[in-house]
Amino acid sequence: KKFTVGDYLAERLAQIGIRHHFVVPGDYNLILLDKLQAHPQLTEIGCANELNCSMAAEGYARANGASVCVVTFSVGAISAFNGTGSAYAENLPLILVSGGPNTNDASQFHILHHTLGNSDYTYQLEMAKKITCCAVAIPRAEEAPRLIDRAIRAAILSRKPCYIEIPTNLAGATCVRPGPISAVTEPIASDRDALKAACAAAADYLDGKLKPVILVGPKLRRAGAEKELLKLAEAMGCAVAVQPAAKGMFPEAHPQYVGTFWGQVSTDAADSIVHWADALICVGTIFNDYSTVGWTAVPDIPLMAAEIDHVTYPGAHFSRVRLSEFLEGLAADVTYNNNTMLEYNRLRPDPRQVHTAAPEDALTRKEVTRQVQGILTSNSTLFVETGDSWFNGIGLTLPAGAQFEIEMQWGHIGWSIPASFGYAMHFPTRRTIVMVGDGSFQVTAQEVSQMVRYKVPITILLINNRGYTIEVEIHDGSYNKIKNWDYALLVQAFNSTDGHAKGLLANTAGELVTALREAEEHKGGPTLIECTIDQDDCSKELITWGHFVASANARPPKGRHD
Ligand SMILES: Cc1ncc(Cn2nnc(CCOP(=O)(O)OP(=O)(O)O)c2C)c(N)n1
Ligand SMILES: [Mg+2]
Repeated sequence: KKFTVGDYLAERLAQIGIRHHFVVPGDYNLILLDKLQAHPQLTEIGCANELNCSMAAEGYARANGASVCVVTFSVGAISAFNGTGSAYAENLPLILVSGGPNTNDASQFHILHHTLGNSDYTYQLEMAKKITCCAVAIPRAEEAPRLIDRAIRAAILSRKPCYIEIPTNLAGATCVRPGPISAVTEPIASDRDALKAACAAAADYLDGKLKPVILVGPKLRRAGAEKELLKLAEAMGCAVAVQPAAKGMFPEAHPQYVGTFWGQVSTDAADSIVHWADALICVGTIFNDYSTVGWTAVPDIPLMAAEIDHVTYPGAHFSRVRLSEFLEGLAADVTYNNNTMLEYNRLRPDPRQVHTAAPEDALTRKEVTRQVQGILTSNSTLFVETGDSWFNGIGLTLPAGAQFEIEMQWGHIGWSIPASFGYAMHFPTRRTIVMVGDGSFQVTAQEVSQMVRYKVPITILLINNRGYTIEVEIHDGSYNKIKNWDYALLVQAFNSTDGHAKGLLANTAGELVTALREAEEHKGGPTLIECTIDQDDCSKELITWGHFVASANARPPKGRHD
């Protein structure tokens, strides 16, 4: 049996641990899809459209480490660029594969379908170069091994997406079999001298500090360094706060956990201890306008920044120092200093009294959140969507083992539906729960039909506050109103004869209790629970945060004379 370019790609994908490939077919990629489907370790997962396909791959990469999205040229890839952008912003190695025109067409100046209508088909590769760490187009079969290996290796090493374009007449062309996968996956270790120097100098630097705090950012998990961070934290004994996008990356049951540092909308007084510190060890952090509450919460104390492949702090920079090795090395060199934990234990807020609504009470945001808290277990993964769901989710406490997924850098509304679907395809036995607003749900609702088709037991809490409330709090206008849907009935429409899905409606606290119990028992597919709340029923944090983000957006342009 002939070994082809498509087989080469399939083998490499399987060798890096991918077991599901997310696809939307198109005549430029059909032969390629045949080759991928023929691989014994790959299972093809069809999606309703390429935006959702790329977001499903983004979610799968959160669970699996790497993922692949296979689309057709131009009409497919340009939609998939959005999930690819998310993977770039969220530091996930998503491999975007697009079918491409037959290699004979360009030189004959042929006009082809799905293209812009001229004979220059290079625009897609050029666009892909901007949103990936490596973009390649295979010009002839002989170059496929080199280019495919280069793109996949780049994605794995940098935790960024890559792009591979395979012409429709090359997928089935003869190709050599791949060499050892270590040539693609072998990580780049730290430079020994730089690592030694960095750990010793950083330990010295911290010795000179009275009150250091560790702040965990979202790139910690992407760098695979959570274990080593725990070691460093316990070697120091200091307070450990997380950024909102890093929730769940440090165990919340740990005695040194002090909550989410998010400026004025921090939890558990984390901002007090961060501001009390005289040095902040920032591990994989991202200080953007959203995580700094419109630039009002940029720490003004000396920062040590430990990144995926370098370390900097006042007076020092060390290149080629891998995050996990640096944290491990520093844990061995650093002096124990628990001053910030001693102080934090004096200012730790008392547990909040949470009001339990009566069963007949109209449902409120607070009651929805209280009930979600009640169903979280070590086997739960909570996806929170852009919107007030961010704030509702950040305020929850994760039991040991529970996971949390958020897309705060890219912030594409609708991400949570396909992303949780992709995630659950890798973790079918985890209890995946989604908190999503009505506006976001309307962007990618079709993927619920794939959850039905693949019998994925996801619980979707659709918080229906009749519109784009997060936008209302930033800046209101007619555009924040949307057409209301009958969401429970929509799920019935996807469900049709399958019977794998449940669409429920909860208007009161009691109805939500019943619906969540039904969802818990329903293992054979998704359960969507539409939770109706008042359109002005939003978190106080959203109002505060929205106010400062709006004023950050409103900063006047710097004129010549200011
Ligand atoms: C793809 C994309 N398009 C537009 C936006 C801007 N945006 N951000 N949040 C929203 C509204 C979210 O509304 P919902 O999901 O209902 O959430 P709530 O805030 O809970 O009402 C928009 C329209 C966005 N974040 N992503
Ligand atoms: Mg809404």
